[in-house]
This record gives sequence, structure tokens and C-alpha cells, in this order.
Amino acid sequence: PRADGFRMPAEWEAHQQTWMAWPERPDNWRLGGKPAQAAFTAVAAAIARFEPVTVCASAAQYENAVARLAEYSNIRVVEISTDDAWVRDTGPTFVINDQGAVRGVDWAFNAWGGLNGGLYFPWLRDDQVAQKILQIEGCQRYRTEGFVLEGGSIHVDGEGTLITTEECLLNANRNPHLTREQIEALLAEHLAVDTVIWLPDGLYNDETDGHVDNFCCYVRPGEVLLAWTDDANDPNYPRCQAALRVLENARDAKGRSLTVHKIAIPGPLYATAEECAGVDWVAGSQPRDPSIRLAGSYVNFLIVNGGIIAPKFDDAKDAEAEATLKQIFPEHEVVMVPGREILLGGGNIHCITQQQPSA
Ligand SMILES: NCCCCCC(N)=O
Repeated sequence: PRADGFRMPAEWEAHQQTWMAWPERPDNWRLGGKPAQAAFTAVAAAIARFEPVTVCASAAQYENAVARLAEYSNIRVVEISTDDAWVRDTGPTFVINDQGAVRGVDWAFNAWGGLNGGLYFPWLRDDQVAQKILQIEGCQRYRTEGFVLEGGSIHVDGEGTLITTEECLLNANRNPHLTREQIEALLAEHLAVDTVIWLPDGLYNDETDGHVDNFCCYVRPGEVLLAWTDDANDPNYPRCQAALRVLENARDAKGRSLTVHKIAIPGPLYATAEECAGVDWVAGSQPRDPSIRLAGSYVNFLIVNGGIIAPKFDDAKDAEAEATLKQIFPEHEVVMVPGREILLGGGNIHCITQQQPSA
């Protein structure tokens, strides 16, 4: 795409719409996905206040999804088969050129690690989602056969800088055949980035192997927001310290040093026995257990046209997080939406959405 004049815009640049997928698989979502479907509906409704939404649903769930979303006139439902509902990672990464054309990068997908720690098997339908979305939109597609990447593992400033984590992109279960330099070259070629900032690790116990979208994101050029804890006993402490050191020493593609804002990490959060009891046991699917700390994060929000759609967790830190977001985004309306049911499935609002830039 860079050779054709295309780049990945920053999330705050104008959107045409946001894509989502409808959750249902009972081995990732408790009670056949019914609480998750309510939570996703609340997220879609919040986004729809700012821009149109397209929800991908299976044939089996199409009628239910249409009925549940019917009251929102700018939400449409299309039938697309998926393995699960993480359109951040299975959808296309949209790229734009200076003439207002929009295309899409269709990364290879292996369910966050394939047969070496992946979260479910198989994943063929998920690997087809980007292609189907681009077909529906009539956007040209760049397919990266042999290069596995999830959209949740990268953030850009739209001006040539990309932030990611080594824990994910250098993980042996993504692209063991590629070096760091080869991965940087592929990111540069497909997204038109000149500088890659590598954070060592993402959030503790993040089943995606430390996706940056759950840990650190851009808020505007030259400024990032980092999940933070001051508790030296928290396993996130060394991860936050290491990330801060990298960010404080970094220079972006324009040669700027970065302003690092911090936002508290909620919790620690755990699933209850009752919540775990509602999840089907299937060989090869990620186990859900009350002893497993959940990777909850207020960083996992979506920037939409004029708004911030962020998760809240019924946690003591919700109010502080909301205040931080309002202070960082004075021009946006900050909308806090319940994120716990999404977190029980392993991600949050940014993970279940994919923005499509306007031409
Ligand atoms: N159980 C699958 C969890 C995937 C989370 C996706 C994301 N971008 O964090």
C-alpha cells in the first residue's frame, strides 16, 4: 500500500463507520453469549450516537441481531460467518490515500497463536472476515499471506509512527520465520510507517500475548496513554515501568519525544465461579476460571467521530478513569459503557470494533 500512496490513518481521523461482530460461541461467551450480546448491543448503540455501525452476524443469529438492534436506524446487520466476534483482529486494517480512496489490509490470522497457544481451533472463518468486509465495501484488498498480525496489536499516530509490543509481534506463535527487522519492513510497507516503537510486554495475563491496544494507545500525535499501577506487588508493575522507560527515551517519526499520560489499571479483576460455570468446556478453547486474573484495562476504548467509547468495570477506579479520559480528550464526549461481559471473553471495546475511515 505505501508504494500505492496509502497509509493507516490515526483512530481520531474521520470515520465512515465502525464494524462489529455478534458474539455467540458458547465456549467463549457464557450462557450462549446472551449477556455478551446485550453488552455488544450497548457498545453499538453508544457508537451509533456518533457514527454508523455495521454488525456481522451468523445466519443462526441474524434475525435475533436484527431485532435487538432495530431501534438504531444507523446500525445495519450483514450476514458473515465468523469463528468469534473480535473484528479488531479479524477485520481489515483500512488505509487511505491523499485522494480520499480507501483500501484494506487483510492480515493473516491464526487465533492469537495458532496451535502454539492459540485461543480456539479452527479459525478459517475468522481469517476470511477481512476479505468479506472489503468485498461488501468495494475496497481493494492487500493480502499478507504468511504474515500474521492482529489489528489490536498495533497503534499508529497517522504521521509515520507505530507502537506495538515485543510480547506479541516477536512471539514464536505469530511469525517465527521473520526477524524484528523483517516485521518492521512489512509494517512500513503496508501502513506507511517509518518508526516502530517496541514496548517489551503488554498487560499481565492478556491472552492475546500482550496486545498494545489493551495497554498503551495514542491520544494525539506525540502523546500516548499508558495503563499504570504504582503497586510494586502488582505483576503489571515491571511491565508498566519497562514501557515507560521505552516511551520516555523514544523519538517518533517526526523526531518528537513523547508525552506519556497514565491511567489506572482496574481491579485486580477476576471472574466469579458462577460466570465461569456458564461457559462450555471445549478442548482447545481458552479455560475460564475464578483463579485467573482478568486483563482489564481502561485503555481498551474506541475513538469515534467526536466521542470516546470506553469500558467501565463497576470498579473503584471507574470514576478516576473517566475523569482522566475527559481531561485527555476535552473535545470528545466520553461515554463509559459496561465492559465486564466483554472482558470475560478476553478483550474489550477496542477489540470488538474496527473503524473504517471516511474517504
Ligand atoms: N478470546 C479471544 C480474545 C481476543 C481479544 C482480542 C483483542 N484485540 O484483545
